[in-house]
Order: sequence, then C-alpha cells, then structure tokens
Amino acid sequence: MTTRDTVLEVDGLSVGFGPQAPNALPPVIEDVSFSVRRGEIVCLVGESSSGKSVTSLALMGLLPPSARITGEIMLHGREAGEPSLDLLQLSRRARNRIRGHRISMVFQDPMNCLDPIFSIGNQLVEILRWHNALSRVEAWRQGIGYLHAVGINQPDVCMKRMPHELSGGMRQRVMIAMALAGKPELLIADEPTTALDVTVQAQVLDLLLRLRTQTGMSVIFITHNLAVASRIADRIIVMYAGQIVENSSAESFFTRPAMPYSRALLDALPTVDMIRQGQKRLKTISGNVPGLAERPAGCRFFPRCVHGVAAMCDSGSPVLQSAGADHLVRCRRWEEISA
Ligand SMILES: Nc1ncnc2c1ncn2[C@@H]1O[C@H](COP(=O)(O)OP(=O)(O)OP(=O)(O)O)[C@@H](O)[C@H]1O
Repeated sequence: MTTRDTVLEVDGLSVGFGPQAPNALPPVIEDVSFSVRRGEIVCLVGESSSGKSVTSLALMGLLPPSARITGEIMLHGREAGEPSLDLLQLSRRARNRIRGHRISMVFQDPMNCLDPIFSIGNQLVEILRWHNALSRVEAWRQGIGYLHAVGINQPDVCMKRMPHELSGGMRQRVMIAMALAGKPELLIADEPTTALDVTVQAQVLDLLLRLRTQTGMSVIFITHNLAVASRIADRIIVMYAGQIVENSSAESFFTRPAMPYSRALLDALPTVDMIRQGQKRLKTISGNVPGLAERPAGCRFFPRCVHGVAAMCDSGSPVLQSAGADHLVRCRRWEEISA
C-alpha cells in the first residue's frame, strides 16, 4: 500500500491534560496508532471515557490549548508529488485551512453547531463561500444541490428554514451537507446518529455509505454501538481506557473477535432471538472503565476480564500483536481464549 492509498496515518498519538511534570496526570489517550485508507469507513468504538472523542478532536486540531499532545498525525496527499503534512507541526492558520476543507467533522448534537439565528441557507452559503470563490447566487444554488445530495426533499424550502424548524434527522443531514461543502477527503463523525430514532438512524447510515461511494471520501465514525458499526464499517478499532485494544477488518472482527473486551461488547448486544423469547436482561460487562488514577499496571481490562489470569495479565502493559491478517489485538491470551 502506498501513501496515496492512505489518507491518514496516526503514529504514537498521546494526549494529556492538567499540570506539567512532575505533577502531570497520565495521558488520557496513549500511544494511539492507526491508519485510514482512501474510501474506507473506520469505526472507532468503546465505552464512555475510552478516549474516542479526544482522539477525533486531536485529529481535527480542536483540543483546548491546555492539552499536551505528542506523536504524529500525517495527512497524505492525493496526487503524485503532493506532500504529506504532519498536522501537529502546522501553524494554526495552516491547520484552519485544512479543517472543513480536507478534514470535516459532524457532531452528535447539530443544535450545538447550527447558529439558531440564521437560516440553513445563510449558514450553508457562508461555508461554501469560505471554501470557494463563489457569488452568493451561485453558493445558494450549490447549497440546494448539497441538501439534495443528503436526501432532503424540497431543498429550496429547507434553505429558508431556521434550525429549530427542522426535525433531528433533518438537522443531522444539514450538518452532513455542511461538512461535505468543503469536499473533504476525510469526514469524522462523532456519534452522529446516537440522538436519532432507529429508522432515521438507519437512513443517516445509508446516506454516509452512499456518499462514501459517490465521493470516495474516507470516514472515521465514532460510536459506542457495535450494531451501528456492523452496518457501515470496513474496519473496527476498539478503544479501552485510552488505548487501542483491537484493530481489524470488520469481517475478521465480527467473525473472530480476539480481545476479551470486544467479545464482551458483542455478547452485550441484544439479538432478535432474545427479543422473541421475551428475555429482558441484557448481558453486561461488570465494573467500569478505570479512571486515570485507577488504571492497572498490566492489561487495563484485567480487573473486568472473565479470562484474566493473575501473574500473566496484571503486570507489564501488553502490546498490540497480530491475531491474523489485518488484525491486531492487545491481549496475551487471545489465542488460548479463541481456541
Ligand atoms: N478537556 C479535557 N480536560 C481534561 N480531561 C478531559 C478533557 N476532555 C476529555 N477528558 C478526559 O479524557 C477521557 C476520555 O474522554 P473522551 O471524551 O475522549 O471519551 P469517549 O470515549 O469519547 O467517551 P464518550 O463516549 O462518553 O464521549 C475522559 O476521562 C475525559 O474525562
């Protein structure tokens, strides 16, 4: 694979907050490394506080100035001869030019991102004119095209609406249209469907799949919901307590999950049979993701792991190791457990 097949390469990314050494707290995400191919949909999954949003905000350059960030985030050029950029080394101005243009983001709650006092059309026109030298009339015309592309009926009417006049699903489509307006190579979507009911959720997931096919853009989709991930992912990256614990093609992940944490997450999903049989209780993973101060010295999942073995799992942090083609896992016992 060449760098032109890869849009983004993250290498050894760590992010910490709070005081500097010697009183520094441990980093909230640690040594995170992964890459995203062109046209690939990568789902970043994990429970709350595992570090998914901090990772995506680091990619966007949206962490607060107090964040201590180390590592490398390489954005590779599309064309031969186009240089690769280490996003962490760019000036704020250069970073702003990339945001929205080469990398865009969609958040869970569009109401926090849409300006309540301007119409959808005004906001879309402003974004389009920020990215391109367009007259207002031309930007308005293109805005209608983007709303049409995200499946909004009567896009010309929608352009004149205020954000509060739209349903949650419509607002999320508008946000996706705005994110697409800069023609990004990479779209980062942080829990974009969590607040939507299941049918609208399915429509937005189908929309992302369709847009990926039409535009060839890559997507990093953040979710705590593996059922959602199974619908769209080409690749699954599981995070736990600030580390990547499994990184695999979706096919290999859903047929041969290797990390006990991933297996527990999959076991916790409701099945149609369970619903048919009226089984009301879902399986859960006992305990919680450890806080920064409580992270174990060995495998971070050990205190909650039904397969954990003292002396083997509770000392020395396990490294990511191969669990097959295109499949990495952070567990010393994965082979024994899978057998
Ligand atoms: N600005 C900040 N200052 C200090 N700590 C932070 C900051 N932002 C995030 N954190 C901490 O980083 C850790 C990871 O948070 P993050 O929001 O990335 O988790 P997440 O996996 O996205 O969870 P959720 O699904 O709940 O959004 C948490 O312990 C959180 O408290």
